[in-house]
Amino acid sequence: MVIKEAKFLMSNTRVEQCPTPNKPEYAFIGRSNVGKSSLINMLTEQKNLAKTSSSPGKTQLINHFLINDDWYLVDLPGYGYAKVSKGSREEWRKMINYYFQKRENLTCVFVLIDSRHEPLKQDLEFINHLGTLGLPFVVVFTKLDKQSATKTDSTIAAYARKLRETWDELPRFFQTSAEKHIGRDEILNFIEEVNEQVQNQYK
Ligand SMILES: Nc1nc2c(ncn2[C@@H]2O[C@H](COP(=O)(O)OP(=O)(O)OP(=O)(O)O)[C@@H](O)[C@H]2O)c(=O)[nH]1
Ligand SMILES: [Mg+2]
Repeated sequence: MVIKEAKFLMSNTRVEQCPTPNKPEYAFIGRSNVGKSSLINMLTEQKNLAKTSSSPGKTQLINHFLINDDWYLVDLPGYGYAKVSKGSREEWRKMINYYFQKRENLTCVFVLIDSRHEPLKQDLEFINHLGTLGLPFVVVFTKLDKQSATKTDSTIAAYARKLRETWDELPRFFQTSAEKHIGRDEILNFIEEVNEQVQNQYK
């Protein structure tokens, strides 16, 4: 898919204030600092469309971007940042669960995982939670440029092993580096395919 236009629309905390749900929507989520906003910039080939930061907790709201006037890309705040208070964590959980349950045009969730780390309890729990909700999702391994291909392969194999303990079928996996522009075509082609599959619902 070619991205002809990518524009920021709005930031919200509530689904009711999000843009009209008349287009397929793809949401990016994962631990703080995993590279969600950077991946959105890489996919759209824009430097600062989504705000990034080297310190975790940068993205705090539900951020909507409109791509090619045809589908929404959503940057969500991350989870798992140690310095966040219990109250804020609970707010995050409520906001995200409400968004997952109420956002009728949410077509696929992209769960981002840092490819440098062995499976983390929090990430596995989050993936299992999505599976339980019955939301379509895929897993995106980020920051491939930070280590060897062998290390990436071993992280991915470890996640596959862990997920097979709970699920018969594995979700689709993508490998990416925002820095080295790895995985862009694969993700955009996937979105294009899904857009075609769901287009009848939006006529
Ligand atoms: N080397 C490398 N660094 C990356 C990559 N993706 C993101 N980063 C860096 O990781 C840090 C966090 O990136 P963000 O895109 O802001 O992460 P985020 O997941 O949106 O973080 P929050 O909004 O805080 O949840 C930044 O310093 C990025 O430059 C990558 O593919 N390779
Ligand atoms: Mg962010």
